[in-house]
Amino acid sequence: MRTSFPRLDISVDNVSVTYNNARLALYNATCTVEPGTITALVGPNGCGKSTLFKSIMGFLQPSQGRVLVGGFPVEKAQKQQWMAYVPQSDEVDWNFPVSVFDVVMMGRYGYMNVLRIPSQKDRRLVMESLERVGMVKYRDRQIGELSGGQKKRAFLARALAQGGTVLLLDEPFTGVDVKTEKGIIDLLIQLREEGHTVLISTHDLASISTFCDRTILLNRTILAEGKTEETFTQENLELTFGGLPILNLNPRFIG
Ligand SMILES: Nc1ncnc2c1ncn2[C@@H]1O[C@H](COP(=O)(O)OP(=O)(O)OP(=O)(O)O)[C@@H](O)[C@H]1O
Repeated sequence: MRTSFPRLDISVDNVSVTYNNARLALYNATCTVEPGTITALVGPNGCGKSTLFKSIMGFLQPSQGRVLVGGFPVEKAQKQQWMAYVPQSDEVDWNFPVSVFDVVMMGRYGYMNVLRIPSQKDRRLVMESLERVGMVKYRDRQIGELSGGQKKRAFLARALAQGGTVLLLDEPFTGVDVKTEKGIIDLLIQLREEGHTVLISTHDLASISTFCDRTILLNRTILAEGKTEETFTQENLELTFGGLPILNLNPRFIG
């Protein structure tokens, strides 16, 4: 499965999203995720990170603007299975009676016909994905019976099984221990080397500069974007977090 992937960028052009309660969650957001990079999406709670992810995935229809993946509309990117999404944990129904294996197999649904009968190849790719995230031994567990870190790894395996070139991870480090976080970071670095484009939202500011090539700072709109070392300035972080103390950031990385 460790093949080389075509490099695809994400272009977000002037996107605004208004929810049903008339709340403007995102306005005039413009940014680019460079192909073959790991890009961090950073901002305070409620700043619109998940909304931006859902717009990129085509789960939400922006009230304005457009998103292109590899130069093509999101619908085409979805049909081609170019994009895979690892959702925030609270968006998953953990009581749903499915095993870890079943969840990872869902990543293959886009390649199956309506009967959804897995082929040998589907089964092989699911097992390889489970192996890559160290979850083979949990394959028959009901998803609700996993720890926080195991849940994240199961959904990461689903994204890998899908074989998407573009990976979007919404807070993959929330509720995971240091060792699991390091394992996920190592895997993301490998995926970048294979040509994947990775966009990751995280509140762990301290780790971003260790593996993210680029950073996008968001607070309802894009406030800054660029190489991590150039974007992670005191001024930009104060602008984004509204002057809140940046407690867990390594001072080495504040310009
Ligand atoms: N389905 C919805 N209906 C109405 N408002 C929503 C909905 N989803 C999100 N919002 C609002 O839109 C804004 C952006 O929410 P979003 O979930 O994108 O933020 P976030 O940056 O991902 O937050 P967090 O870091 O807490 O996960 C918030 O003010 C939120 O209350």
